[in-house]
Amino acid sequence: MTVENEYRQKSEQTEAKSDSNQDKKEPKGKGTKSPKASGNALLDRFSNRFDKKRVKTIMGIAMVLFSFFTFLSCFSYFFTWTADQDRVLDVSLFSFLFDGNPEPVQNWLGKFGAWMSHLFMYRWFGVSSFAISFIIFLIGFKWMLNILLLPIRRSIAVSALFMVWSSVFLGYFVEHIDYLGGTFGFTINQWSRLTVGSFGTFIAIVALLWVVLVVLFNADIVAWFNRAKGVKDSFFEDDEPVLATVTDIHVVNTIREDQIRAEQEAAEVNFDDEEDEDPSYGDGEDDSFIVIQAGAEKTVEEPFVPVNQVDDIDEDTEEEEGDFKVSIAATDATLSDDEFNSIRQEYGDYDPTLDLSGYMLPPIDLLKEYGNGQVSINKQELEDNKNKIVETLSHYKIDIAKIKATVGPTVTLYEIVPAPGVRISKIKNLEDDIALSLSALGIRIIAPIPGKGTIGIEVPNSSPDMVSMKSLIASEKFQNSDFELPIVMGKTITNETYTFDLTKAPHLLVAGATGQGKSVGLNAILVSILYKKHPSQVKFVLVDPKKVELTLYNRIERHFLAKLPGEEDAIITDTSKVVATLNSLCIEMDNRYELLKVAEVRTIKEYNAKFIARRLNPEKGHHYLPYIVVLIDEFADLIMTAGKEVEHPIARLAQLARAIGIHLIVATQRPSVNVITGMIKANFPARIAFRVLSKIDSRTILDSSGADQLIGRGDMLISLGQDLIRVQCGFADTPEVEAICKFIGEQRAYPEALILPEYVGADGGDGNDVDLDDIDSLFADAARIVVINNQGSASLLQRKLKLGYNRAGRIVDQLEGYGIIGPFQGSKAREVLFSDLESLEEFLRAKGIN
Ligand SMILES: Nc1ncnc2c1ncn2[C@@H]1O[C@H](COP(=O)(O)OP(=O)(O)OP(=O)(O)O)[C@@H](O)[C@H]1O
Repeated sequence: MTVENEYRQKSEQTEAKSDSNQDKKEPKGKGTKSPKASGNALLDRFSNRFDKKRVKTIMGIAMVLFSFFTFLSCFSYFFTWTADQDRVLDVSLFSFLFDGNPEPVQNWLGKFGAWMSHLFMYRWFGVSSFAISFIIFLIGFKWMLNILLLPIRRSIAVSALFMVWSSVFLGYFVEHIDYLGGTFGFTINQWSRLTVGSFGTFIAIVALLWVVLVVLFNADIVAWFNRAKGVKDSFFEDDEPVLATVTDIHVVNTIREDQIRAEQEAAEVNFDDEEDEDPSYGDGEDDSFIVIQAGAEKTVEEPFVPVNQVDDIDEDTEEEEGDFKVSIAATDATLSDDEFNSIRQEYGDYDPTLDLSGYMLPPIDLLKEYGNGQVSINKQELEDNKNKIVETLSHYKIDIAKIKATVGPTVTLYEIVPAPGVRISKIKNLEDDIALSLSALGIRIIAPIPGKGTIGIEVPNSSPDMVSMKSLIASEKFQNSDFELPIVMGKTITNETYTFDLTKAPHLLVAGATGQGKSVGLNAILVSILYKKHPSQVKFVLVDPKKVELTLYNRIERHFLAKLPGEEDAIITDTSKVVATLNSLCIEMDNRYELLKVAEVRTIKEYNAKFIARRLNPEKGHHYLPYIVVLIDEFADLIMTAGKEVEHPIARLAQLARAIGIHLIVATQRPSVNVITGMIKANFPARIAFRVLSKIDSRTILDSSGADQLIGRGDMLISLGQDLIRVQCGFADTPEVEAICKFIGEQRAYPEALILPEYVGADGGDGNDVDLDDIDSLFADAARIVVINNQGSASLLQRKLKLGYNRAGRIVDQLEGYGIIGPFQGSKAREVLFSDLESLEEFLRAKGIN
């Protein structure tokens, strides 16, 4: 948020607050009990009868009547001014009303009407003076019925500025005073023509309109201009950009409705019906090749529904029962309902995108199309594979009741229903034999397919199709998704677009041997977010020890990246900086938890919703919290060089950061147990595996084999909990990612990247000098007790191990030194940093402690 906008939003809130405070204070002075009248009983009773509320109602009625009166008389002025003007010109109201002339005036509302309309239309602002009637009506109506039709202060500001401007504008076109611009408009123009000439005056009037628009609506002319011209030229043929709903705030989505693609139907081939003429399975002309077209286009109705409606909230009513007033003190953190209602009515919802209003999501044309977008398979290949599967199984005396094939972009799934009595494990064991008979790599047997009661054999297609990122981003499913952090990864073997919400994942472990598509996969994740989110909603922390993979994203530093204070580059390539950044994120996490606690909410989503609804006061440190996605490439490299120093904060973040919107994506080439430790695994429920080299690696990452049987080039297995899904990753090449970053980078940006909290490392001298070489003989037992009880206190160790206080205290220091428990936190118990015994044992073993 720019300082300007923050200041503006804050001052708006203070103004509104002080207003509502004034409202509350007013009755004291004016009326309920006049101290002045204490000596005079009659006056006292009188003032009691006419308390503030009644006076307000009466004045409201008078004002509404007066507004109608002025409106009608001014309207009548258009028809009667010529007849009445001689009589009202240069006469005061009093002398006109009592001039004793019996001849009636022509104005529909008599002499008073004629004089008032002359005042408004001739002597003041011309036709623009209707704005005065409008303002009087608005205030009168509020006072009369206590119903707020429009926010009053804002309406006054808008009406007054437009009244002045339109009076000057209309006055430009008249040669003598009349009702177009009134005396005001005419005089200003006359003076201005003498001073800067006719042309100069016109330019000044146009400039004045701009100023008015900027003052009132913070109009961003450049963005309008860009939207109207630049984007239209390059990306649109004829349509306007669509306003996409991204949870609760607006972003301009440049992807048009006709660019959104409906889901492709999976191509299914049922071998039992092969005698039937299946129209989707060859058309008789060229039977060797079948092309299965995309499913019928579904028209997408209203994919985006802009939401920015401020709910109609009843204005707070002042509860005044006689002299008795009850006021409830507002709690410290949250605004009282009164304040909240009045602020919300005056200013509407807080809009975090305001700093970069007019920001446009990248257009789809920046991505390229790969493959032909259609599922095609050689009919002969399908037949052959099916025959080979049946034959191989028959060698082992396994009969098949039914077989069906589903053709995906890279893999065909053969689903078989074995004859009754066949043991599933028997088929599962034949994986290698089937692979041999099909002479194909990457065969995977899923026995049984969850929820289907069939056995699946995945066989790679001889000519796999590429899945382009373009088709995924343009997919109906992704464009219409209302996830907080939507990710579109690729297509499943049934040709469905695979999307998921990173906030639900909530941390992701990505592994794959070199050259199998990991970097492309990470780009797919980042690109998904860039195609859906505004810079105010999400920030990336990018760690790239290889120094080359993520440098492209430097261009979007001031839009989407976060960095440590004083750092030059936002993309972190140095291990020592990684440690500082991760610890800084831990501080950010703690700060955010503190904010959530004060706001009495449990998640970042609730917090932001509350902030947007202006229920949290920015003056008390509240601010809109963007999601932070931390992407660490080559995690193995980090663990090798920094070990515990990185493992520690990672474990903390993984355990605790999900609720406050920090999500980790950790990628590694080597998924071995000393890189992906038990502690990390336990906290990364979502895993993505590209092809790995051994079954053991596959087990480490997925807890099951399978990743070793993938075929590479973006073929991957995703597990977001239980099910393992095979997906062909979407492909976007480096130049495309570069073009996206360039498009974003060229738009208006924040002054700098998001600055993370400052972290002073251990070498900053925190005085924690425990001798870790000389550990207590009961250290390992103490660590187990602490983890089992999830409580890191010396008294617990004293009780359980029957120790004296000093020894227990020393062990606690050592536990902290080894990163098993967190630092001293005053009255609160120390945090235990291991969630289960298994990971602790692994840690102790690695350290040679037992
Ligand atoms: N989804 C995909 N579709 C088609 N081809 C792909 C896909 N993903 C990767 N490839 C091919 O594989 C090559 C290597 O991919 P990538 O650079 O992502 O590998 P990597 O796993 O990151 O390797 P490293 O760990 O060495 O960086 C790419 O240049 C591309 O040709």
